[in-house]
Amino acid sequence: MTPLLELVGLVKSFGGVTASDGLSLTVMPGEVHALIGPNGAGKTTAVAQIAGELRPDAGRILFDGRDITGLAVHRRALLGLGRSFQITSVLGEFSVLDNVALAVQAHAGHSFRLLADARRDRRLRDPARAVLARVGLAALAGRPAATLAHGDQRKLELAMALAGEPRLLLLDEPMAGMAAEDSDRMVDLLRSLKGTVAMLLVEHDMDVVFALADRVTVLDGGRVLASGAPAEVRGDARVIAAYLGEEAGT
Ligand SMILES: Nc1ncnc2c1ncn2[C@@H]1O[C@H](COP(=O)(O)OP(=O)(O)OP(=O)(O)O)[C@@H](O)[C@H]1O
Repeated sequence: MTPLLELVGLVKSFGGVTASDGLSLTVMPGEVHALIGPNGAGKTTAVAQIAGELRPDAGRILFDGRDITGLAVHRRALLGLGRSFQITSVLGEFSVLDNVALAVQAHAGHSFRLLADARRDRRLRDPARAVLARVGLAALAGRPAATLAHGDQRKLELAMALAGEPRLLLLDEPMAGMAAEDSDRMVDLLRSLKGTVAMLLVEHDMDVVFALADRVTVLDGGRVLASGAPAEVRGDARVIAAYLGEEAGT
């Protein structure tokens, strides 16, 4: 099977710091792949290169077999790479439904983008309602986005990413800043999406990682230290020494 995402020898340096040091990994279609590692391991830098926000110094990024290394962010999004949790993209004074309809429109074809009115057109609003139902926000569709509680805001951001019907969702610490209850709900929500969309998940909370991931890759110093099924990685002596520490040994 062709990997959905393949990183081949990515190198990215900032001055004297090599944040990606020959990084190679694959995400298979439908897979939930967690990227973990200590602070400064290069997780965010990897995600930024995949999303197209940072250009690698060397190496290649393949999406469904196609080389996207030099492709602009929005072109990657149109191919099916979805990035969530960019709070700036939510328009607070617009309704929850309007925001998702605009996200559907942003991912639609060119002429549709120009001609349709996201605040009226059913071709945008019907799929937007379907996405809101998927994330459990249907009841709040008419509310101005700014009035949502924090946990619901994060669900809205996820809905906006899903509106583009991505094949791969990039999730950089989706539970960051959430209260325990909201975090649990988000884990449930992400679990409910398993199988419908592949995910590359950067997450510090090991309970979350082991609850969701099909495969775990451990980064250290911009390189892959270990990669495999959660149970394998949890038991890997190098991983325990470098990162998981006592938590994995208990
Ligand atoms: N824009 C930048 N300029 C200079 N150095 C950077 C930049 N971005 C990242 N770095 C450095 O690259 C290394 C990797 O950083 P990165 O943020 O990718 O790690 P991370 O694994 O996501 O860490 P954390 O878990 O703390 O978020 C670090 O040493 C960091 O200081």
